[in-house]
Amino acid sequence: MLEALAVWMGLASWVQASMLAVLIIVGQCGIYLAIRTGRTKGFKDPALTLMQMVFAIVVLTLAYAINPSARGLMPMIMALVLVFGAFILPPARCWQLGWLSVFSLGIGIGLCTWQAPHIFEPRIELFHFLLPALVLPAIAKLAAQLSALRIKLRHQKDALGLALGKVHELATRDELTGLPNRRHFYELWDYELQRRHDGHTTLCICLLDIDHFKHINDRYGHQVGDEALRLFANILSTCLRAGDVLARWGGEEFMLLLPDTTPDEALKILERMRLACNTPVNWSSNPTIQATFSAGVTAQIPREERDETIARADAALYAAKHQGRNQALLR
Ligand SMILES: Nc1nc2c(ncn2[C@@H]2O[C@H](COP(=O)(O)OP(=O)(O)OP(=O)(O)O)[C@@H](O)[C@H]2O)c(=O)[nH]1
Repeated sequence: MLEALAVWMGLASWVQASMLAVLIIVGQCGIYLAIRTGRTKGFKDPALTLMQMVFAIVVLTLAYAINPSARGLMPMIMALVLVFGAFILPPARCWQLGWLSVFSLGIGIGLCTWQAPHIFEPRIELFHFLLPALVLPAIAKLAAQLSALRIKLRHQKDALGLALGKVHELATRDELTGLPNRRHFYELWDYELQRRHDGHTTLCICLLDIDHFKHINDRYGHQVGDEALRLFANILSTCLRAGDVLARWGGEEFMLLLPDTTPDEALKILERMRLACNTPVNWSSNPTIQATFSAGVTAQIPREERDETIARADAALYAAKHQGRNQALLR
């Protein structure tokens, strides 16, 4: 557009301006097609920013040569091109582009002065070169600093994301078993209640407690006790269906949330778990360790407070313990 204006105002030759326009159109279309057809997808910079900027610097140098009257504009536009680097290029590239623009302009001005000294008067051209030679690297430096700042901010954002992920993990998971902790269990329970607001399906919870766990700790040590807890959590997890939630309730107690499950189905699931726990090697790398668990099962009555449901499961567990352990009772 500027070229057309320059030709219209008699400031540039239309032949040279047309050649430059063809070069710009061909170059831009080539870059656009490469991007649109996905050929640059695998590239580190799929938008070909660096190539576009180098192309712009070369075109501006040519524009300097064919627009003697408006040539003072070209270094200004080059400065604008350099600023774009701050948003996408690494700092070193911003610097390199700064020096490339000085080099390109230097060569362009040198050739113009040599070929047409009557149009490009050497003393004036020296000034035309010296000012951009100072300003363009300064702008490139600024772009490099902005780019470094952008990269630093991105790293900080990534680190913050990781830290938030870790905090979320710590806040929702039990460190020993990797299962959801009690707090997260409540969240998942709430979520389940919101999801099934029709109130027609049955939701069961089961409180599980390993029998005589204290003996394992006392006899084999706390570390083996920890290992047994981890393995116990693994065994139970293999018996879960999609949507079931197993959480560590605390100590050697675990809580199961079984959505869309009747009490009879819950008892069947617990029986499956009981059988899965029957192999001694399941419990520890020490095959002599064997244990069972007791469980209290209950269905949540629609609109019932969670604490009431839990209290019923707890009472059922208490009864299971008192009736000889290694069993699940329903309340
Ligand atoms: N290794 C280990 N032991 C734990 C952990 N949390 C709780 N315990 C132990 O679990 C044991 C629980 O003992 P009790 O409450 O007497 O229950 P129990 O021995 O399982 O007996 P019943 O529940 O009546 O069958 C205690 O010895 C606790 O120290 C843990 O994270 N790791």
